[in-house]
Amino acid sequence: MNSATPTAIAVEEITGLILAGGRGSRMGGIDKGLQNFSGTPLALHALLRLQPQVGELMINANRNLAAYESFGVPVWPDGLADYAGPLAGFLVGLERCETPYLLTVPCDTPLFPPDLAARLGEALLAHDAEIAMVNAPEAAAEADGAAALRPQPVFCLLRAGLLESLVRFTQDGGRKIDRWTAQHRTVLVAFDRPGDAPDAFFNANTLAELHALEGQGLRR
Ligand SMILES: Nc1nc2c(ncn2[C@@H]2O[C@H](COP(=O)(O)OP(=O)(O)OP(=O)(O)O)[C@@H](O)[C@H]2O)c(=O)[nH]1
Ligand SMILES: [Mg+2]
Repeated sequence: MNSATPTAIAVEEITGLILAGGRGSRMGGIDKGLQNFSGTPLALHALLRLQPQVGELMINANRNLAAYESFGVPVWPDGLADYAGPLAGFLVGLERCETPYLLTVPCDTPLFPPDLAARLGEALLAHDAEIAMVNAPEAAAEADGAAALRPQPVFCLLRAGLLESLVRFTQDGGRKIDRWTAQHRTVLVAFDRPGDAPDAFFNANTLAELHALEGQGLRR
């Protein structure tokens, strides 16, 4: 690598996308992104956490669009019909992205790290990858105290040029994120350094999990 090769992606080159387009079935069908986390709607909480890490922001939601619009950034519903899954959010995000990179973050993982974009960006450049995906510790630690790592496909830094590929993949009926990312140079980025919060990627699928996460957030 010569000395002129950049090792970091500039904040302004990244658009952050909050994924809030799901059905929330495990929460009884309520709109997850609008549920309060310590007094702030989850989607707004994610937006504020991502704001210092990116240049532009947008939200992907399929219900209660006016409520999401009140958070002050563009809101885009899925173009694919019938809750096709988070890849539908990736698709509309890439369609609307005007920067060279898109960073996706789900609305239901409020403790994600403040250096998420920086570390995914560094790894993407270092490996000359098209996609950088989070690899995060599982909730249950192994006997030796180390937690196994598991990919978190909804936390992805993508090159915006992947739009054409995703259009093709979804037009052919593809719906699984990891099936699509497997077609591209993808680097998994481990968030298990000393000092990394072990629960940074815990997400809330039920209201009970959401309340437990609120407790974890308060103890930080
Ligand atoms: N755009 C879009 N996003 C989705 C869709 N389904 C899930 N997501 C998002 O993907 C992320 C992870 O999904 P889940 O944790 O399964 O959330 P969910 O689908 O709302 O909840 P369940 O219905 O309980 O599975 C969340 O940020 C969701 O908002 C969808 O059909 N369209
Ligand atoms: Mg789901």
